[in-house]
Amino acid sequence: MAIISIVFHSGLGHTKVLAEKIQEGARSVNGNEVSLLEIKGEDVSNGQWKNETITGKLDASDAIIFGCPTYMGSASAVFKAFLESAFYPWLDQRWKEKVAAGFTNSASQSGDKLNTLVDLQVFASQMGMVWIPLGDLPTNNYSEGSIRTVNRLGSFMGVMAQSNADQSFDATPSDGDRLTALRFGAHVAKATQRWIGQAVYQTERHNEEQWKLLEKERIGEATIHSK
Ligand SMILES: Cc1cc2nc3c(=O)[nH]c(=O)nc-3n(C[C@H](O)[C@H](O)[C@H](O)COP(=O)(O)O)c2cc1C
Repeated sequence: MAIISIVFHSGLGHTKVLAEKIQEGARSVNGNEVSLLEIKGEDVSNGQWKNETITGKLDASDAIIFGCPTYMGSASAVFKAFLESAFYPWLDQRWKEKVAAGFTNSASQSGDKLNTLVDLQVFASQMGMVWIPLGDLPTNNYSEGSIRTVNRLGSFMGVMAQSNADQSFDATPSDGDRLTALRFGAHVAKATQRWIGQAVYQTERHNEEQWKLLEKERIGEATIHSK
């Protein structure tokens, strides 16, 4: 059994949708304990984030998946305060060799989301963690692609999602982004089991058949590939 924590900040709930989908995907892999840990502004005082319950759970995790909205072109300030609180785990290399992965969401198609994922990956590297990238090829750079297909924003480092600024989290991010998050959760869970020596995980390779499957997959009728 792998212990996986999804630690995230979400101002208005859009990024939380992704966190929940990642949790669903990670739980679909046999025998994992998967927790959602929400970083909240109320735990920040004088610019410093503190919540010992959450820190304790992270210390006990095999994998930590980090997620936050992109605000002003980088990780949201509340999440950044949380990242800075990891100075003490950094000092004694407490998170070294845990699996890490990341996701972000913002209103624009680009919105400089890549910068947020870079922030998260650099942070994970400082912590000595092992980063798992997205693993799904982009699908919305072909005529048959759409906002409903997997990795429609063409990200590689982690999940990118886009939420229309005038819609609530019920309506946005898109089905394709939700499906991307779902698949990513399963992917990170399998990679974690492999990393901690509990399973052999032969990662998927994209081929013509796989491509057609991804094009057809829609949220609701989505199946997570068992390979
Ligand atoms: C302070 C602030 C800064 C923002 N900066 C960006 C940005 O740089 N790029 C972008 O595309 N969207 C930006 N947005 C829009 C949010 O990323 C978007 O509304 C997102 O869905 C919020 O996710 P949440 O509901 O989980 O907080 C910003 C929103 C706020 C409140």
